[in-house]
Amino acid sequence: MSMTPANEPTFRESVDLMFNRAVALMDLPPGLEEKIRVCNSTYTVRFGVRLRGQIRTFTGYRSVHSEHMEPVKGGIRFATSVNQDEVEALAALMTYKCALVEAPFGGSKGGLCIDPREYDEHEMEQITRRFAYELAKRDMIHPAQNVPAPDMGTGEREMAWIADQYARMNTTDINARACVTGKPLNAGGISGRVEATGRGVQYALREFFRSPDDKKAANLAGSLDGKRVVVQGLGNVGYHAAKFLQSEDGCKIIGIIEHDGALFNEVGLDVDAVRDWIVKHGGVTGFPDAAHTAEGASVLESDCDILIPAALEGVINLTNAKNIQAPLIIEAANGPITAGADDILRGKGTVIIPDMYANAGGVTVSYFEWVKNLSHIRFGRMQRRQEEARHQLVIDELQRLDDMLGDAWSMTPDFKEKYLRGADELELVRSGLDDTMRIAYQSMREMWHSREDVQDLRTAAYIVSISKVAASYRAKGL
Ligand SMILES: NC(=O)c1ccc[n+]([C@@H]2O[C@H](COP(=O)([O-])OP(=O)(O)OC[C@H]3O[C@@H](n4cnc5c(N)ncnc54)[C@H](O)[C@@H]3O)[C@@H](O)[C@H]2O)c1
Repeated sequence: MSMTPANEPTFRESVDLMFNRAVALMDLPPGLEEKIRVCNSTYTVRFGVRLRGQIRTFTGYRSVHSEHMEPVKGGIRFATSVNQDEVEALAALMTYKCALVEAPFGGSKGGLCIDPREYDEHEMEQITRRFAYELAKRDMIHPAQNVPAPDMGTGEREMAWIADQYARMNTTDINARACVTGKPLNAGGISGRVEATGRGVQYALREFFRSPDDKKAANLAGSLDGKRVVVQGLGNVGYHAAKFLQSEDGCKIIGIIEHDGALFNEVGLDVDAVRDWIVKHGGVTGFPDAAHTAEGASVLESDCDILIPAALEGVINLTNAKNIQAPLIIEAANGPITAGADDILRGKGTVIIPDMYANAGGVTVSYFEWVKNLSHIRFGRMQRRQEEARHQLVIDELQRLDDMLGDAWSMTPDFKEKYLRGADELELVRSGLDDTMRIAYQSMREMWHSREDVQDLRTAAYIVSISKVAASYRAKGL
């Protein structure tokens, strides 16, 4: 749901304004700027599903922003607020994001207007399969042309249904599994994909904190240890980011904002306990050991070191930008800061780590999953021989544990094999993600610090990514 007030540009217009700010500092051939900015196509579909004895009509979209590389890539969102403007803005961000982290895809995005909480699992499967059918029959789900992934309101479950629907429609396509990413492990997924976007946010912050100059720009010092963090949205991205920052980097999560209000505790909130509470009670209301306010958005304005919006677009806008106290904002969500708010925050000296970089962990690991599906070989298997000696140590260690625990815990050969395979793949995925986030950060940062006229990370990120898209068009033609 876009929170952008009516007197501000729409989400797509906001993305365009930020794009324009960057291209004004670039020297692109006439016409190419416009070609890159515009969204190539948006398909709208309305379809009916018979549910509880009645036909219900649903509206969905799949937007393709840029095909300078194919397949195009981007998530599918399930939310009541999905509309064409939002899907096109998100597709554009996918183009720039993929270019920035060098995932070889064009940009796309999809959405279905639906409140998933209104339907049971069986109904959701019917609706998702029908939407997938409508997109797949027009090649808008296809391993070589358009590869969706999870976004708000969707996850592994929906991706598995989509993959299966595509496979049923294309029984001779040996690469069918690569038609969508974010699948469960037992349906062609990859270890570490569920956590990937949140993990990427953690790696991005770690890289930021490695640079004394960048910390200084945000008036911050020291390491992540002890930093006071406020997170908005404890869904897939927000939960994993908050959990890893708390458990592995020593951050204190002092505020958590959810759809039904916010929790605040200066001493720090237990992220897993809050998540469990949400799963059980549907929201944060009633969670013990914290102050609760029904005015969740007010907690965005709290005194903290790092603010992580990880829910909706447009939440930091002209109405609250001047009150934001955090010196560092990392955009885990797509488009949480409107163009107008971005101006105000930059004016105040707030450092913003932009969405197209901050949440690129998802598409990065999706790329690994797609490659794994196309190669038809277990990720990491090639390295197996070199790693064998090290694996033997793990087997020995497991055997020792098995002997020690005796009947209390029995290690089957299957478990042993799975354990090893998981460890293998996860390690590779994590190091690939870490590398990607470090390299992309350095490319943005170099642009930020080496040019007088580039005064923020977002403009730097746009310039780096637009240059790559432009180079791609120059090389292959339009
Ligand atoms: N899932 C991914 O891999 C991925 C990748 C890149 C970017 N993103 C972006 O991250 C953001 C979150 O996506 P997600 O996959 O975590 O979604 P999600 O559906 O898993 O979680 C969203 C969370 O936000 C909460 N929320 C809803 N309305 C709210 C409100 N008004 N205030 C506070 N919280 C509210 C929901 O209750 C939920 O917990 C989106 O902008 C999405 O586009 C997601």
